[in-house]
Amino acid sequence: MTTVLSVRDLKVEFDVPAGRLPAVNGVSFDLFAGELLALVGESGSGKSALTMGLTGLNRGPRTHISGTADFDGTDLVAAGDKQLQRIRGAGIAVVFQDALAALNPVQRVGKQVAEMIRQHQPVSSKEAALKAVSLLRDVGLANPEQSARAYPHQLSGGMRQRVMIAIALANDPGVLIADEPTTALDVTIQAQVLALLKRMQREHGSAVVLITHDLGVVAEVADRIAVMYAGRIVEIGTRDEVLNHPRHPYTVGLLNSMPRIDGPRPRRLAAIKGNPLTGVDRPPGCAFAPRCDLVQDECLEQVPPLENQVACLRAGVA
Ligand SMILES: Nc1ncnc2c1ncn2[C@@H]1O[C@H](COP(=O)(O)OP(=O)(O)OP(=O)(O)O)[C@@H](O)[C@H]1O
Repeated sequence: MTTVLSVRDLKVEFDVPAGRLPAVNGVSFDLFAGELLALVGESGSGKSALTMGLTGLNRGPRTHISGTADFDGTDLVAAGDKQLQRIRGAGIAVVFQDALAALNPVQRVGKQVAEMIRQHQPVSSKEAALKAVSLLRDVGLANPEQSARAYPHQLSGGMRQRVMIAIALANDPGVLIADEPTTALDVTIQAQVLALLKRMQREHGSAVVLITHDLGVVAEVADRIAVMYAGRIVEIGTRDEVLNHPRHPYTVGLLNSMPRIDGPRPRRLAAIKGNPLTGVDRPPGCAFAPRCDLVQDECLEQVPPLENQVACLRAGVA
């Protein structure tokens, strides 16, 4: 398997009044060519901060990023803004939750797709316009010629998200990062947009990192799943491994707290007790320990490394 993105010990920390907040606290993973890796975590687990760490978007003076993220010979963490700008859109593309905020409100959407093509490919404006319409057709916009002439506010939320996916795929990026791409959409539209993402992944051959708080969302489309907790990956594996044979107590809790349509129905859904760590003070040991039924003294002393796909000293006991 070819690795297209190799992330090692990535940390994203923010200066906040109380100190330094470790939003991403040492994340490592490999992304393989053509796969869809879902990164799942509760609100505040560091998913968006991770996107920031990988793309360089919204970096600011109060943000500290360290570790490495090797993409095609370039370390995205060490790269300067100009270099990242060149890579973004062509090598790595991003689809955000809020397409309305990401699109230019005063430019027709066809033009926005065409401009993304022309930024990275030596084609005439006419060719780019034609390719834009063809991309809009590919992502399932009915009447793509007409849609190309629309302004973002004239399209529905689902259509705008399709436009974002067209823009993201305009230059066949090696990696597509989709950060909660369906959260703002109705459930039926969510399913359509996910199916589109999956089809586009296959047809364009891009590897996709799908970031979401919803394990249900990933059950259909993920090849592999990484579960994030308090800024770390606590478990990673194939979809089958993580959904059907979870080993980290947090993953087990997460699965027990969601309704399953494909398995035996639990008598009642269990919520995970307690709250995740969100402050600047992180006690030593496993961040999940205060909420874990299997906790032992040693769990409070050292942070368990991610070994054999799971970061837990009690893995598999649950
Ligand atoms: N720019 C920032 N400045 C200070 N703290 C931040 C900043 N961005 C995020 N955080 C904090 O970092 C932690 C992780 O936030 P992040 O937005 O990455 O979580 P998330 O998993 O994407 O959550 P959600 O699903 O709610 O978007 C949170 O505690 C959040 O309050």
